[in-house]
Amino acid sequence: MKAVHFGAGNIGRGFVGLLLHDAGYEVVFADVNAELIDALNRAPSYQVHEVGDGGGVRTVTGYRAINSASSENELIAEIQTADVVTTAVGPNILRFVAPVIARALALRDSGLPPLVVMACENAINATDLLKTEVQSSVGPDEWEAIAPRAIFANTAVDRIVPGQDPAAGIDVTVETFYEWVIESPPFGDARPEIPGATFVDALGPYIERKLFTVNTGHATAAYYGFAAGIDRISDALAAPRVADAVRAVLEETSALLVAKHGIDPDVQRVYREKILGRFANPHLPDTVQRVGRQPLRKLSRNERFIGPAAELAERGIPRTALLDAVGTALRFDVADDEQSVEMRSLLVELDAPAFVERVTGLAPGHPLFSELVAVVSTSRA
Ligand SMILES: NC(=O)C1=CN([C@@H]2O[C@H](COP(=O)(O)OP(=O)(O)OC[C@H]3O[C@@H](n4cnc5c(N)ncnc54)[C@H](O)[C@@H]3O)[C@@H](O)[C@H]2O)C=CC1
Ligand SMILES: O=P(O)(O)OC[C@H]1O[C@](O)(CO)[C@@H](O)[C@@H]1O
Repeated sequence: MKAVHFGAGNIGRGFVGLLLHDAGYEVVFADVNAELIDALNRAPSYQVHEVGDGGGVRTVTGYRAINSASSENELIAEIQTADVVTTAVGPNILRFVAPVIARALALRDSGLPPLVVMACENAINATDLLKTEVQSSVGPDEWEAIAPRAIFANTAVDRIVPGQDPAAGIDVTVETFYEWVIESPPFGDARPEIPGATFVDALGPYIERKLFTVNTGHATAAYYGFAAGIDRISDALAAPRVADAVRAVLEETSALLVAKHGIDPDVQRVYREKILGRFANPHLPDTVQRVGRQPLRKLSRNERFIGPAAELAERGIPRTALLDAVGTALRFDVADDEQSVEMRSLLVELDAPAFVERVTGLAPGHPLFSELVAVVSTSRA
């Protein structure tokens, strides 16, 4: 079995690549980072250091790596005969990998089983987005021809993989916890064999619970930690002001998850507490800069703050803590984060309603709109 994985970064090496390797796949990493590709190809194996309770060291062997920027034809040939394609490149990058997948599907022998395509990104229905990008990279006739050659399945991925020490080379440090949830309906009776993954009939509740608990809470810790001048996420969680803010947003998103998906409040409370423990893991060298990265993506319409806050507003349920967290996110100011720099410019260039429309994608008639305008106005005062 062969899997081609786009993005040999933190999640690629420390999570998806590891689980595919453990499932018996030969993993072919594809990345635009030439140095990383060369380093992977030079080494016969790399290690994944799982830190925290029950930690240990795992070894990944039998992989190959291809520079997707300079060796596109080689990559297309690999995908043509692969069983699985996964991505962990960031939701905004999916449009760049889509044309390569389309070209490989066009060349794929129609006698082969369909190629399983799964985007492993922090976004709701990222694989649907990838599928749309694959479709729009070809004409309607070609899409009709290649669509039966692939199965697109949405997934939710959860494992904290912090920025890595450059001295570690290609080895990766990760938390011990992981969860990879995959929707099963697209597969019918022919699911891929991935023992580390969980297949579910309906992914919606899982991905929303993950994004609106793990990611909302983590990003809140990052933005409050940054505002308090704290560097490490575990230190941020130790500051009462930050921990209180995180707990408060998670109370609000939990109220939504309970109301919307019928999740048992006690089960959600246990899930929340476990996550707070994961954030506070002192063995994980994670920073507020990494976890807060790309604030414009995180403040967009269906993401971890505006997504739940908008639905809470629509249902008339409190969302004060989420609004406060948005206000704190607006203070994120990291010179080498392009979106942080752009956010700072937009805050100067646009008036508050225009900023809210542009960044959050909400229209003026939405019940959350005027509340966000007030938050932005305060942050500019
Ligand atoms: N790090 C984490 O704890 C988690 C990350 N995620 C998600 O996983 C995705 C990747 O995140 P990380 O691994 O942390 O980022 P990362 O920055 O460590 O890795 C991304 C990799 O993608 C590569 N890349 C960029 N453009 C590419 C292209 N056109 N073709 C091929 N490769 C390309 C980069 O060179 C980099 O090696 C994101 O969507 C993130 O939200 C999800 C759960 C946890
Ligand atoms: O690119 P993003 O969305 O910041 O992804 C990283 C996030 O995902 C997580 O791993 C949670 O699964 C956290 O480490 C972090 O908050």
